[in-house]
Formats: sequence, C-alpha cells, structure tokens
Amino acid sequence: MNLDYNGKKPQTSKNKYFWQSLRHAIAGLFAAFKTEANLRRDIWLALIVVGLGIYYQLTYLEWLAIILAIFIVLMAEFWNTVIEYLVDLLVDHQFHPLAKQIKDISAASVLISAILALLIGIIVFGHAIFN
Ligand SMILES: Nc1ncnc2c1ncn2[C@@H]1O[C@H](COP(=O)(O)OP(=O)(O)OP(=O)(O)O)[C@@H](O)[C@H]1O
Repeated sequence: MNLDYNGKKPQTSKNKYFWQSLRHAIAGLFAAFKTEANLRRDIWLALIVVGLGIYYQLTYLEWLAIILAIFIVLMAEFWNTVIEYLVDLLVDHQFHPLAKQIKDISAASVLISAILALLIGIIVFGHAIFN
C-alpha cells in the first residue's frame, strides 16, 4: 500500500465538494485494482462474459441479469478488501482467532456472490445457446 503523500498534509477531514468525494472514490478504485489480484481477475472474467453476451446477442433482460451479477461480485470483492484492511489495521497482522473468523466469513460472502454469478451465467447462457 502506498502511504507516501509527497510531503503534503494528508486530508483527514470530511470532503466538502462533490469533486473531492469523486476524486477519492476514483483513487480507491485504482488502489483496489492495484493491490487486489482477485479484483483484476474478476474484471477479466467480466470482460469475457460481456464478449460472450455480445456474441450470443443476449436480450435486454438477460443483459440486466449479467450486469447485476458482475456488479454484485465486484461489490463483494471491494467490501472483502475493505474488511481485510480494517482487520489488518486493528490487529496489525498479529494472529487473532476473531480476525481469522472475520476474514473467512468476509471471503465466504465473495464465494456466495460468485456462486450467484455462476448460476445466473448458466441460466442465461444455457438459454441463449440451446434456444
Ligand atoms: N490477523 C489474522 N489472524 C488470524 N488469521 C488471519 C489473519 N490474517 C489473515 N488470516 C487468515 O489468512 C487468510 C488470508 O488472509 P488475507 O488477509 O491474506 O486475505 P487474502 O488472501 O487477501 O484473501 P482473499 O483471497 O479473500 O483476498 C484469512 O482468510 C484468514 O483465514
């Protein structure tokens, strides 16, 4: 994680303007993509799924289901990353049974979202391929 602020005083007060909130949210997006290999893998998978969707000419409702599935998985990955950082901040990488439980349950939420995406993918592409 890059914690170098180029000598500037880091901001710890609330954002005052929308563009400030947006800039920090985009910085968070880049930070997550830079550090999380799982997130980068999910983006590649999502791009492949979108390519297949274009190839099989999915309907309006099928696209809706696929887009929802992709964003639910990404949201779960982002929250999992947040929880991992929070736990590391709290226990400073020391072993703690509760830290393990929190991280494992958080990882389980990603697994559940991935199962949902897989089911949606099977239903949508199964229908598109065999009909
Ligand atoms: N402080 C800790 N105390 C106890 N167990 C921990 C601790 N930190 C990590 N673990 C265990 O190691 C696993 C991996 O932790 P880590 O923070 O590296 O997640 P990760 O490999 O980035 O997970 P993911 O694959 O979901 O991104 C956790 O699921 C947990 O079982």
